[in-house]
Formats: sequence, C-alpha cells, structure tokens
Amino acid sequence: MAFLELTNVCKAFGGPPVLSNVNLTLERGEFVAIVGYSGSGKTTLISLIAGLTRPDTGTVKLNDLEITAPGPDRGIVFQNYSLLPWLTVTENIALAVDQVFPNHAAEKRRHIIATAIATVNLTPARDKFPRELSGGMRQRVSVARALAMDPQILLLDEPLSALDALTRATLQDEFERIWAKDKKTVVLITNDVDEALLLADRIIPLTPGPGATLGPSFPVSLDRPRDRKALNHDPEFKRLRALITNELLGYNERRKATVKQKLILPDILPENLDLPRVTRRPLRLSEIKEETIAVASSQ
Ligand SMILES: Nc1ncnc2c1ncn2[C@@H]1O[C@H](COP(=O)(O)OP(=O)(O)OP(=O)(O)O)[C@@H](O)[C@H]1O
Repeated sequence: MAFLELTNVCKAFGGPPVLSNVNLTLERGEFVAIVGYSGSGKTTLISLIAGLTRPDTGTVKLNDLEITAPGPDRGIVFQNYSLLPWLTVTENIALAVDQVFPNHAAEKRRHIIATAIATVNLTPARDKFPRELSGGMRQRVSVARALAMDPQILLLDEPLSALDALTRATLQDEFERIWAKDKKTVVLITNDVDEALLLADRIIPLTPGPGATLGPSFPVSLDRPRDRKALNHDPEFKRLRALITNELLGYNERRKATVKQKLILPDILPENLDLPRVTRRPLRLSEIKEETIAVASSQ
C-alpha cells in the first residue's frame, strides 16, 4: 500500500479541466519533486493533497484514508510565507502548535516551538515580527511552523521561487539538511529542474494544461548530501537535467503542434488612397435609435 496515492484525479473550476487523470504513488520517506510550467496546475495538485480543494472525480489518499479536508498530518509551505504580521516568529509558530497539540503541557509546547525555530537557524530572530525579517527568513518561519506540527508529509509549493538566487541556494541546502535529519515524506512543487535534482529522490514533470497530467517519473540516484558545485560536473546530473528539460520542452512543442485553429484575416484592399477621408460626426443616442429602426424596417 502506497503512503500517498492519487488515483485518476480530475479537477476543473467550471471551465476546461485543469488536471486530468492524475495518478501518483509515493512511499513513506520519499522526496518527490513535481516540475512544470507556470499555470499548468501545480498549486491545484498540491491543494488537492492538502485537502484545500476536492477532486471532481478520482481519489486522494494518505495512509489509505481519503483526504477530504486540511489536517495537521500535512504541513504546507506556500510561496508567499502566509505569516500573521502582528505576531512574532515564536507567536506565529505557537499559534499552529497550540492548535495541533492542545493537550500538551505548556513546557512541552515551548520545547517544540524552540526546536523548530532552531532547526531553521532562526533562534536569534525568535522575537522579531515578520516585517523585520528578510524574505528568506520569513520563508524559514513558514518551514519551522510546518515542521513544528510534526506532519506526516510536507507539501512545499514553490517555497523558494520568490527569493533571490543566493538566499534560494542557502534554503535549498537547509531543506536537504532538514530532510536528511527527519526523512519526512516531501512533495516539492518547483519550476526549477536544478532545484529538483539537488533535493529529490524522484522528479515527475506535469504536462501543460488544460487537462494537465503527470509525465514519467525520473529517479534521481545521485549520492547525498548533494554538493551543488560538484553536481555541475557530475555526468549523471547533466544526463538527468538534459532528459527532464527535453521532456518539458517536448510538451511545449507538442502543445504548439496541436493548435489547429487557423485564423483567416479579412482580405481588404483600398480602392483609392487619394480620395479624401470622410469622417462622420458621432451619432447622438436618438439618432442611433432612428437609424436602427430604419435599418430594421427596411429588411
Ligand atoms: N480556484 C480557482 N478558480 C478558478 N480557476 C482556478 C482556480 N485555481 C486555479 N485555477 C486555474 O487553474 C489553472 C492552474 O492554476 P495553478 O495555480 O494550479 O497553476 P500553477 O502551475 O501552480 O501556476 P504557477 O506556477 O503560475 O503558480 C490556471 O488556469 C488557474 O487560473
């Protein structure tokens, strides 16, 4: 039995389907990255796993139980931090911990919060407000909040895409370290193939929408911990990067090739460019009505 299982999942929002027949199985402890173009349906997919939205058809199961609503067994980190600005780092995390572990003694809850903050190297900033933190630090708070709930699975929805390249690289290394320590099951959504190769055990491309679905899995057997500098010269890294990038580019080519509708533009040629242009005074409303009636009655 798979730990996380999506079976024939389809989802639309009143228009053409965003996702069609998505099938995915994940083992416990696996780190899977889903890569895809912007707007292909990646957030929709993670929202279905988070229980924030329900599939139209098909099922999403965690530990063989159907996911019907959000729950503390799934920790989510979004791109936009989603911290409460009037609470400090500690208070933001405490809010989640108090909700998930209401029966824990206060001392135990304080320990959970302090450990989560230390895990993301934010102890010196624990009493700061979000506005006093950099983007990277805010995202660390979101990660600490998700980790503090001790979820069974971490859902990371493009958590680093709003950050500059250097901060992004630092946080990627932190994700790798945190994952190596806890071996949590992780689904990472990203549009960065290099990031996926640095972090994941398996990479799955999402085809472009409408009707996006998951492509073939690419297992990543690169040794851990992965050193980004060394990886750039690793033949297996280069092979996988080329393979996955080509798969994604191929989707785009096929999508272009399937646009069949050809627009026929009106073929209008002027009869005489030397004639003076006749411009007409704009009609008044009463005149428009009169013209409309005259045209209708003449037909
Ligand atoms: N609640 C909603 N109501 C209507 N349409 C939606 C809703 N959520 C998503 N969509 C549509 O579904 C499609 C996929 O959106 P989604 O946010 O899942 O893509 P994405 O791959 O995460 O994009 P990005 O990488 O730009 O964040 C888009 O066309 C979007 O407009």
